[in-house]
Amino acid sequence: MTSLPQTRTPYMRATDPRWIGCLATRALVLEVETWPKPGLVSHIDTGAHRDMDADLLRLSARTLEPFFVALAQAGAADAGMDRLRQIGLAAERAMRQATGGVNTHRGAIFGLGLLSAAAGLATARPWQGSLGALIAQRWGVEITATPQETDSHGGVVARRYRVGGAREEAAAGMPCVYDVARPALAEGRRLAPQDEEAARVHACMALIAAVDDSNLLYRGGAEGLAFARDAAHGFLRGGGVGHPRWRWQAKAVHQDFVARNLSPGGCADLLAMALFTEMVEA
Ligand SMILES: CC(C)(COP(=O)(O)OP(=O)(O)OC[C@H]1O[C@@H](n2cnc3c(N)ncnc32)[C@H](O)[C@@H]1O)[C@@H](O)C(=O)NCCC(=O)NCCS
Ligand SMILES: Nc1ncnc2c1ncn2[C@@H]1O[C@H](COP(=O)(O)OP(=O)(O)OP(=O)(O)O)[C@@H](O)[C@H]1O
Repeated sequence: MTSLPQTRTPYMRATDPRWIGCLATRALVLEVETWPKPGLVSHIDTGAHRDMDADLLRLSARTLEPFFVALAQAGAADAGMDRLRQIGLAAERAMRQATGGVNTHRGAIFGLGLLSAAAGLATARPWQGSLGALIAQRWGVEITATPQETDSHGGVVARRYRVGGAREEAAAGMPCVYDVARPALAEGRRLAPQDEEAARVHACMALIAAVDDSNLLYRGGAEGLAFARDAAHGFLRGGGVGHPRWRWQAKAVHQDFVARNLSPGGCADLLAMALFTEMVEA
């Protein structure tokens, strides 16, 4: 194990693992409390999902908090990927037990879990970069070296369409969080001041327009992904949340996704991750 200098970085807002875990859960709850998100579950409706609703996602988010705390502690102790994976798998089991077997947050456990671990590590090592860059530097090689699961939905899609999904995103330092979602949150706030939900919808649309989301590919194939991207681009080209009737336009996109049974679960995870990094990074 590498020995780390015990300097506290002024760069991090959250340095207590319990607070880091609390913010990870808070980010998941904020993501749920966002409407309209095309095809996704929110406090208003269940989108293109028949097996989950907002209450189940909130329960799942609360269930995961101690695991995010454990991941932050493991990160602070400079744990390797094997240890993080052990905690991540225990979190997946707890999620399925709490939800009666529903996959509410598998992708989110992975992405927010790694960000929580990086937030922990950043309290133990001098680090001025982003949490995503720290993931890439500390665990990127190990993430890439882990074999892709063959029977998961992401695994099926990875083989068929040659896309990297959640693992590639993490190993590369979460570019969609920092280059897509964070700037879109800022733009959303400029376009619709005083409306945080609008900023989250804007970022969700920007993510859908940019991400190779394995959930969209699994449910709708290449055609479904292309449809989703075009629809999100159309919303943004029309002014996004700067348009006076933005909520109706976003609702129409949402309804089109539901009609086609499309749901960008990876983009929902990335939105929660962007919100988490905003809360944790200075
Ligand atoms: C890598 C994971 C996500 C497995 O993913 P896989 O691609 O095999 O498929 P699966 O369909 O189960 O989940 C993929 C999920 O990732 C999310 N996602 C989809 N596309 C993307 C994308 N482009 N970018 C980011 N996330 C995405 C979605 O939520 C999707 O549901 C992960 O569950 C895993 O390996 N878990 C084991 C535990 C572990 O290693 N944990 C690490 C520490 S927390
Ligand atoms: N608000 C949300 N609504 C829907 N999915 C979400 C939401 N937030 C996050 N997700 C992510 O979406 C994934 C679940 O999507 P989905 O149910 O399409 O996947 P699946 O279980 O692989 O497939 P299916 O249910 O089609 O058999 C989870 O991994 C979760 O992390």
